[in-house]
Amino acid sequence: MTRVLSVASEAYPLIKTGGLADVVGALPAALAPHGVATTTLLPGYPALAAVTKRAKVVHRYTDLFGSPARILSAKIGEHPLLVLDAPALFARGGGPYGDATGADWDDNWRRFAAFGRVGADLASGVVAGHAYDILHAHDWQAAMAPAYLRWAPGPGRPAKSVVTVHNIAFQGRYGADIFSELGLPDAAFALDGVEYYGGVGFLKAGLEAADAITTVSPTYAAEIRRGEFGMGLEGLINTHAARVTGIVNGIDPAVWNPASDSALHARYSARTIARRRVNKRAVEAMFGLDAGDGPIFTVISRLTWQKGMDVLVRVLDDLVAMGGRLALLGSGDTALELAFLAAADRHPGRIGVRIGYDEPASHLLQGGADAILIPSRFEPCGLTQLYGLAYGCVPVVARTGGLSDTVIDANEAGIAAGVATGIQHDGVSPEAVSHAIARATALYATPDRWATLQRNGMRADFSWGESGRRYAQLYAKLMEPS
Ligand SMILES: Nc1ncnc2c1ncn2[C@@H]1O[C@H](COP(=O)(O)OP(=O)(O)O[C@H]2O[C@H](CO)[C@@H](O)[C@H](O)[C@H]2O)[C@@H](O)[C@H]1O
Repeated sequence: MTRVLSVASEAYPLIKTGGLADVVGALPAALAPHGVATTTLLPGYPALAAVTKRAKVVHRYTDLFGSPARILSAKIGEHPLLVLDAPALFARGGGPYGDATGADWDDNWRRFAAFGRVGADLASGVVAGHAYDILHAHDWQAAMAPAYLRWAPGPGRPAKSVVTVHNIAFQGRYGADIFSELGLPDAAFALDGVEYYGGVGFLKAGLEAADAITTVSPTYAAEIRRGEFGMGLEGLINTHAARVTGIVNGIDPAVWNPASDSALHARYSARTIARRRVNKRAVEAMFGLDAGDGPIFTVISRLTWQKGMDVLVRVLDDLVAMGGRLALLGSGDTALELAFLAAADRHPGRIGVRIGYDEPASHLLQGGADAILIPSRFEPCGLTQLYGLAYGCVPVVARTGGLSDTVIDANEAGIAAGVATGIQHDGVSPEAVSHAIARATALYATPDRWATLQRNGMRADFSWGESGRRYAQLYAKLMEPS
């Protein structure tokens, strides 16, 4: 049995702001069939209070970055969970990274350095009864764990380390002045250490320190070697290319399955797709859309530049002119929120917008809308297209990152071969997005072709099976005696 400590700042269903949580939440069950026992380490946000109420204390710190802290042992589903209970750092309102207005906490460097320190302690024998073969850190918030493991480990045998990049755009960059407070030896402030463009880079440090680097699709693994996608880390990724692999995300069938999803008004399978109509009516009601048989497009997304939302908002008049309707659920940049709300005002009954975060509504949209629009400028993997495929909500996506790896375009060849599952467009211009919407609308008007797209997507395998196996293989390779 391989023992893995999965260190992350989010995990569904306990705390979620995006796709990271879905993946971290799904990994323990995805890895178990491959002989991997996963323990997840999360920060002790208020949202975790319910699961830690009767938790056992496994370790106490009198002074962790200036205040007392404890490590608590609990469960996430059936799997072991450790929680860093450090009230001075994590017991506060707002979100995991910022206050209720969305502004980042000033002490995020301290919060996530402390979190990394604890991950490294657990992975190098500081806590009696806890031993791990692999420390698996997700994104910049956890990336200091492998850095501490490398440059300031505990007394025991250090675990091997993996860093998974879910989004290289978020890096945890701070001024050089924090270095002296991190508790690392001076030698770690180096080109192949935590130093990054004169300051400190948490993700950069983790990538330098880790024994292996993964990202969440093969195409994104190749893209981040280029300046356009690497966001300053392309040099490092190229230098370490031999240690970088892309493993596509799966979806958790216990959470995303249209045959058993309690958020749907009607449950269905590939054989009973017509039942989606009931959900479509519910989407119309929820979003104030006119009833009708034309296509309903949906967006379930952070409203940001990454997701191409500034471009999408410019083609909404076209979408309506083509006979489409839009049901959008999302939140993000204020200017984009306002622009979508203005579009809804211009097109009552045709465009419905809900600003906010609503997990059940996201399920209903996948089960009732006809197509999901994902015009991302970059997309490390993307999960909403996978949910769309599983739910017969046809993805209309930019050809980038994981979107190009998981959707098969309905061009003539794809249709003739009977393999098409969605629509891809090149680049994220208004013309490209509008053209893709036009292609979707035309296909929708040919019910046989549309139903084939839906069925192909629903029958495709996006379970964790193969990806779970690949993570397990990676761990096994790292544990081979060198
Ligand atoms: N308003 C809302 N209400 C309810 N649910 C909402 C919502 N807005 C978004 N969601 C949900 O949040 C998740 C978003 O996941 P994505 O993979 O699309 O993107 P994200 O950019 O967060 O993740 C990053 O990490 C993941 C995981 O590796 C990569 O797939 C991705 O490419 C990368 O950018 C989905 O579960 C979606 O349903």
